[in-house]
Amino acid sequence: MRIAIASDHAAIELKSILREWMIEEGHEVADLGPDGSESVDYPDYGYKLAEVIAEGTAEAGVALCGSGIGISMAANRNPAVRCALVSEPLSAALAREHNDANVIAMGARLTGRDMAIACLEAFLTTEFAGGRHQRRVDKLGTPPILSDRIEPHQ
Ligand SMILES: O=C(CO)[C@H](O)[C@H](O)[C@H](O)COP(=O)(O)O
Repeated sequence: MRIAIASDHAAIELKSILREWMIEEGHEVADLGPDGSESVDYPDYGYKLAEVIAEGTAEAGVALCGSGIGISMAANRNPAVRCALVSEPLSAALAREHNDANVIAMGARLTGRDMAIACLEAFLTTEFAGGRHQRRVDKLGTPPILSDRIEPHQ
């Protein structure tokens, strides 16, 4: 699979670990940076990752920062992205199975190496289930105005 990975300064080390793990697993990985440990701003890298997903250069993305929160918020500003912030493998699998997430986000200051690899593996090996979940994912693509938001339960 073609996968892009990006982080901020807080997740440089985890980015290298996950990049190497994905290469060992046979994936084609584009590291969008940063390359050094200088302080950078997570929105810049979240937007960069989202662009690569939106243009189709990568099929999936990995977004990392200190908590995972900021870079997941940034990536999700792009309508082509469904980024899930996770800290354990069941959520990573459900993000694929139910939400067809195309980007996984994790926090390098909160999630250790082995847990991060377990989350990433679950994310990359779980298929979207489709069916009723497709309808819900489709609705994520077209947010209604607030007054129309709640449809009658079926
Ligand atoms: O977690 C983050 C954003 O949600 C970032 O990676 C940073 O950890 C956070 O913004 C703190 O920044 P700092 O400059 O490393 O103190």
